[in-house]
Amino acid sequence: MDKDELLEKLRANLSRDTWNNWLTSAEILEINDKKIIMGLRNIFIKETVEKRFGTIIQDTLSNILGKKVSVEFREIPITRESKNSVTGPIIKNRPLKLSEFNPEFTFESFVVGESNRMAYYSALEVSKNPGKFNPLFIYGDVGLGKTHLLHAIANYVLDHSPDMKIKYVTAEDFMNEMMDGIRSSGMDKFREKFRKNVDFLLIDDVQFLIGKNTVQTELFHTFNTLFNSQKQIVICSDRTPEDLSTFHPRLISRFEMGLVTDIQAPDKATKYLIAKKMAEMISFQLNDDVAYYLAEHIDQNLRRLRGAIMNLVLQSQISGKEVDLDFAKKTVDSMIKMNANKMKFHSKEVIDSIKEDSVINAVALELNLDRKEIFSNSRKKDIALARQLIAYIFKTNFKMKTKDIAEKLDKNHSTIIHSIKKIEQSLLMGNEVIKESLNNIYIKLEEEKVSMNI
Ligand SMILES: Nc1ncnc2c1ncn2[C@@H]1O[C@H](COP(=O)(O)OP(=O)(O)OP(=O)(O)O)[C@@H](O)[C@H]1O
Repeated sequence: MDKDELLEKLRANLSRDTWNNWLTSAEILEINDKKIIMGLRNIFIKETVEKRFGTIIQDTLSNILGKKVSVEFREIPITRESKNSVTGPIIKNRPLKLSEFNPEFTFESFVVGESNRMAYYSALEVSKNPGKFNPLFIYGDVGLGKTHLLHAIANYVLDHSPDMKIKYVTAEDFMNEMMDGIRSSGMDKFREKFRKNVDFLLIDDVQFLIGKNTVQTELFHTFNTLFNSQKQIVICSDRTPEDLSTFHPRLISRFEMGLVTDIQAPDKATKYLIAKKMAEMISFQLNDDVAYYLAEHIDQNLRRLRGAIMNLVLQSQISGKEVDLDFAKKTVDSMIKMNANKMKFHSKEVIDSIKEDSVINAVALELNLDRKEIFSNSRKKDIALARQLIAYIFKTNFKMKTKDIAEKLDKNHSTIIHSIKKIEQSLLMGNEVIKESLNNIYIKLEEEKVSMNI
C-alpha cells in the first residue's frame, strides 16, 4: 500500500471533525516494516495529535495494515513547496532556495524593543540593501532572537529578490559539509557551493568554530571571496568578535569591519509583547494578565517563554480548561516546581558533597556505558547523549562554568553550549525518555548522598 492510499484509509476511519481540525496537514513520510512516520505541520499540531490521537492513529493504522505498527510523529516545517500548503495559491517560478527557512521567523513576527532595536533595524537594512553593511555581525545570549533574525532576513530576501541565492548555515553545518567535501565529493564542489553559488550567506552560531583552525581558514577564504564580490554576509554568535579569542585574528578583524550589533535580554514590557506575539503566531488568544505573568516569571531565554506558551496551550487542550491567570499560575508553577524537583541538588551543601565523578558514573550507569566511552571521541548517539546529560547537570545543578565543563569533558566550549541547549530543548518539548533518564540519574545521586551520610 502506498503512502497516499494509507493516509486516505486512515482518514476514512477517523471522525470528520478530528480529521478537519487536526489532520489536514498530515503526510505519511515513511512506511517500514514496524513503523510509520507521520509528518504534521507545526509543533503545536504535532504535539496535540501525538497526545490526543496518537493511540487511536496507531491502532487504526495497525488494523489497516493487518500488523502491529508504531507511529512516530514529526513536525514538518511549512515550506513554500509544502504539498498541503494552506498559505495561498501556488506561486509559479519560485525563488531558488538553497536552505530551508522557518516561515514563521519574519520581521513582522519579531517584536522590537529597546533590547533588540539595533539588531532588528540592522538586519532589515541588510535585507533591503545587501552589501551596504558588510558583514553584519549580531551577538547575544542564548535564546534572544538571533536565529529568528537570520531567518527573517532570508524570508524577506526570498520575497523581495527571488533571484538572489541566499544560504543559511550553522557553523556546525559548515564544518560538516566541509568534512563531507574532504571525504567524498571533493573540496571543489564544496567551495563552488559556498563561494560561487551564493549571493547572501547567513552563518549562525559561529562560536562553534572556536578551536577548529582548519575550518576557520576555510571560512576566511569563503568570506574573502564573497566579500570581494560584494555579496552580503551575516554572522551570529553568542559573544562579540573580540571574545572569539582563539579565532584567527585575521578572521576576527574581518568580522569587525562591517556592522557589529548586539541583542540584549528583553525587559518585561518587551517580553510581554513577545509572549502575545508568540501566541498570535499559533492563533491563540493569550490574556493580558497571563502574558504579564509569563513575562514576570519566565527568565530571559525566549525559547523557554515559547515552551511555556506551548505547554499552556497543550494543557488547556488536554484538560478542556480555559487559560486564565489561575490556570497559567498553576501550569507555570508546576513547570517550575517540576524543574526544581528534578534539581534537588541546587543546595550548595549537597552539591559540594557530590563529586563531579559521581555524576559521570551515574550517567554511565543509567545509559549502560563504560565510563571510558564517555571520554572517547565516539559520536555514537548514546555516548553523545551521556555527554549532553553530564554537561546539563554540571551547568544546572553544579552551576559550573562552561569553560570548566569543557575542560572536564575534554570538549570545546561550543560543543558544551550545544549539549546543554539540546537537553534544555528536549525537556521543554516534554521528551519523556530524557526526563526519565535525568530523574533516574538524580535518584542515583540521591542514593549516593544517603550512602555518604549527608
Ligand atoms: N523579539 C522577538 N519577537 C518574537 N519572538 C522572538 C523574539 N526574540 C526571540 N523570539 C523567539 O524566541 C525563540 C528563541 O529565539 P532564537 O532561536 O532566535 O534565539 P537565538 O538567539 O538564536 O538562540 P541561540 O543562541 O540558542 O541559537 C524563537 O522562537 C524566536 O522566534
